[in-house]
Amino acid sequence: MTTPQNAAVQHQDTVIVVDYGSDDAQVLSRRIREAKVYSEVYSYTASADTILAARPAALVIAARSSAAEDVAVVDPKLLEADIPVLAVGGGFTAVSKALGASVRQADTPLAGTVQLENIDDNATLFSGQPTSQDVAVNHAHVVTEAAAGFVVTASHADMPVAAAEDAKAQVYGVAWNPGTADSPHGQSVIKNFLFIAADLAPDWSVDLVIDQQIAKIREQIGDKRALVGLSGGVDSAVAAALVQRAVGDQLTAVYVNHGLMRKDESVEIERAFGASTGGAKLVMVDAEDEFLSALHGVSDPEEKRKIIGERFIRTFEQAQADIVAASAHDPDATDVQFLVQGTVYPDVIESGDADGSKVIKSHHNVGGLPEDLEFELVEPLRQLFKDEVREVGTQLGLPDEIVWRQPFPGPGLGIRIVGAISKQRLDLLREADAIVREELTASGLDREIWQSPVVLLADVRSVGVNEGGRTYGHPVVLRPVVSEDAMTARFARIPYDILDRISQRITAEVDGINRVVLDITGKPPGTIEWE
Ligand SMILES: Nc1ncnc2c1ncn2[C@@H]1O[C@H](COP(=O)(O)OP(=O)(O)OP(=O)(O)O)[C@@H](O)[C@H]1O
Repeated sequence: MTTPQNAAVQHQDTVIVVDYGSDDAQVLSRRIREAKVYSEVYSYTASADTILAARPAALVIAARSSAAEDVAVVDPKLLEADIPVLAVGGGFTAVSKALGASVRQADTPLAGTVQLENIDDNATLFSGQPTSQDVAVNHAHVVTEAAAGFVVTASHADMPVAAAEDAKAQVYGVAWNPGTADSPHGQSVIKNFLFIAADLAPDWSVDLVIDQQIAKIREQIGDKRALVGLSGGVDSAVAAALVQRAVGDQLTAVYVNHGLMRKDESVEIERAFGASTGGAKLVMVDAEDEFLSALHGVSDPEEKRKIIGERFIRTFEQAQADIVAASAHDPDATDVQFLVQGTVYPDVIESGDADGSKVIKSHHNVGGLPEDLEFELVEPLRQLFKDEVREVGTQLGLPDEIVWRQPFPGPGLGIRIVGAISKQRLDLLREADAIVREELTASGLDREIWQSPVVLLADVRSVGVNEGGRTYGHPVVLRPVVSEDAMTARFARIPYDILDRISQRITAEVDGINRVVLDITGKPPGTIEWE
């Protein structure tokens, strides 16, 4: 039998979110899982046959609706398969049109929050909810007359049919996105669909994933050995902890200290990972000197990344060769055949692999591992969203400092120094960065802030005064951002008194930095990192 691409257990009830180019599919899938029903995202480019062959227990249809494009065309096969369907946002217009409703372009595209006043609380989706609700809309087409068989369950001056359902055909729809916090009753709409309309049971959980993955990893690895590159980040640490739980000492973790990490980070990683996994095999490779001499005098960001990437590969290969050589005379030693990667579900969706329509490739990002390593990949987090990865990490006993660590780029501080990299410049940046982290942690802002790079403008100097004397030092830029997924970001609104403390401490405590500036650019147009 065919099962959804990532479903760990056959016959597990899976709700497939079919995405016609909307921005909402991932968030909807996450919300469904929050309601304890397993969910996956398939692109509309997968055929209706492929989607139905995965035997979804229900479908959610999301679509983009823009004035520049026609309404998305939904394959009627999906609507006639005797599977409950929830159509949301632009997906509601698309499904309505496919079923014969009258649809036209809105006079002006609807975007933002709309207040609905006459929601029918007898309707399946709105049972137990207020008749007046704020909802988040973003579409350029409206349904003016529902398709035959549908009951209109909400309407609005700008959206004549704002929600409708046909219980007999098992098709339910809302013209808004119930997945966002801007639709305060959205989760309740989703739950009513799952538990009343589709009659599913809330029986999926992250605990289940841990047990399933451990069994799966044991089966995959057998008696062979596996390696994992530990970056200090949450994904590789959780993947490593899961595999270590499954196969114990058959896994060796390799951590490369490239000298571009933050203050005390290498020792913290060694301590935190070692202690929380009950002593997983961990090889610490100190390659600081090699990295710094390879980077000597290089200031072009692309060149820096390239050098760091290549050196990383070489170092990792050497570590692998050393591990194999160390057991050359052990008759019981098995092949080092597997490489563990912390690929997470958004990576899978974004690389187009989610519906199995593409050949599965290894996941490469910054600090990516060699492409030609002759390994089979073990990717135990492939089905998990980031917040679920964190939950797995916590359940496996990893400490908060790993589980809640802010994203940190593979090339580390190497791309947070604008200009050439040297040990002395790295030390300056490390001190400033440590102060920022300390102050943000002390003020309880860690979890609100997605990431807070500190950037050293190493080739820039500015005049300052200190204790009556003139200084000529470097500026640092603070770049705190809030984000959901790093695709877009806003600068974090850090209270002035905290910024003031950070600025005073850096200029007083870090000799060589005499100016602190704040980056208030959003993404877009800026990126989070400077290089
Ligand atoms: N310093 C390092 N030592 C060993 N392995 C590393 C190191 N840096 C990166 N890696 C490996 O390369 C992979 C990709 O690196 P990258 O920094 O892009 O990770 P990521 O996708 O953000 O995941 P993570 O949350 O694990 O950092 C990591 O998951 C890890 O396996």
